[in-house]
Amino acid sequence: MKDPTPATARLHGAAVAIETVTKSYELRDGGDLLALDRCDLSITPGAFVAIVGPSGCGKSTLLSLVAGLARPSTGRILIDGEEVRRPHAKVGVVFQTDLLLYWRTVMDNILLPVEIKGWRREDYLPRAERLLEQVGLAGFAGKYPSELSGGMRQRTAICRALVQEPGLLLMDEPFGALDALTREQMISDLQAMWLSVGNTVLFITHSIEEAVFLADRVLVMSPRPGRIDLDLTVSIERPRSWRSRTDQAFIDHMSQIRGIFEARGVLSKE
Ligand SMILES: Nc1ncnc2c1ncn2[C@@H]1O[C@H](COP(=O)(O)OP(=O)(O)OP(=O)(O)O)[C@@H](O)[C@H]1O
Repeated sequence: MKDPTPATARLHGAAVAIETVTKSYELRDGGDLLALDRCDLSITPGAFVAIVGPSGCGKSTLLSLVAGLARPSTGRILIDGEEVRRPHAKVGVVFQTDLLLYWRTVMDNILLPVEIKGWRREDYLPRAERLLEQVGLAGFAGKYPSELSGGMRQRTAICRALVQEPGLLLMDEPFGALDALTREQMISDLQAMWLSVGNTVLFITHSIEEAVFLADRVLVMSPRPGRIDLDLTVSIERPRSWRSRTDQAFIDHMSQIRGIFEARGVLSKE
């Protein structure tokens, strides 16, 4: 078994290609619901891409297809040139709720994917310890989820997603359930972690500001059936700080995205 990459070493970010992907769901009454309509997207290795869009536009659907948790109705998705047909070893996922197992300690939760894959726990323990240190949870390895705050639990979930060295990290509203202050801290910690880890991130959020702060590219989706309405490059210098919010480029990007939502009637102009 190869040595796991140290948490401080940069991983190879995976390339993602989404090729004319459509997804319909069969409804119980017999009809079909078109959730995604001909989405095309190509993500370069190591990019941080955020997706914003109105509720129900198909963001989570798109993420679940990339994660291999569901199959597209038409089109295909490739990770590093390989078609996604099932959950992929190169992919880690973080959801809005942490989904930690309450009867397992922090460390046992983080090492769960390693156990499931039948890999040797000892090989990944040093990496898990370094990840914990990196997210400010050194010393919490033996705690149970009930002994942690919401932010600490979500940090644990991020470590669990990163322990298997995924080239692609999928994040579905990961900070949506956190209070505003914890959320601000988590956003800036995520940027620091991504800058040091170097993997590709696909990040779903309802927050235009969060998307512009974190991403190299912000994709704006239309109301359902979801299509990519705008693909915006954000070239604000990194590391970004909360002071970056007052940069003219930051303000312009926010207005441009808002403008799309206003034109679509998702946000009011007032
Ligand atoms: N398994 C399913 N069966 C039927 N319809 C579904 C299923 N999953 C999602 N949908 C529908 O597909 C559409 C897109 O849902 P999805 O959860 O992807 O949207 P979303 O943009 O992530 O929404 P939100 O921002 O509210 O989480 C919605 O109309 C939803 O009701």
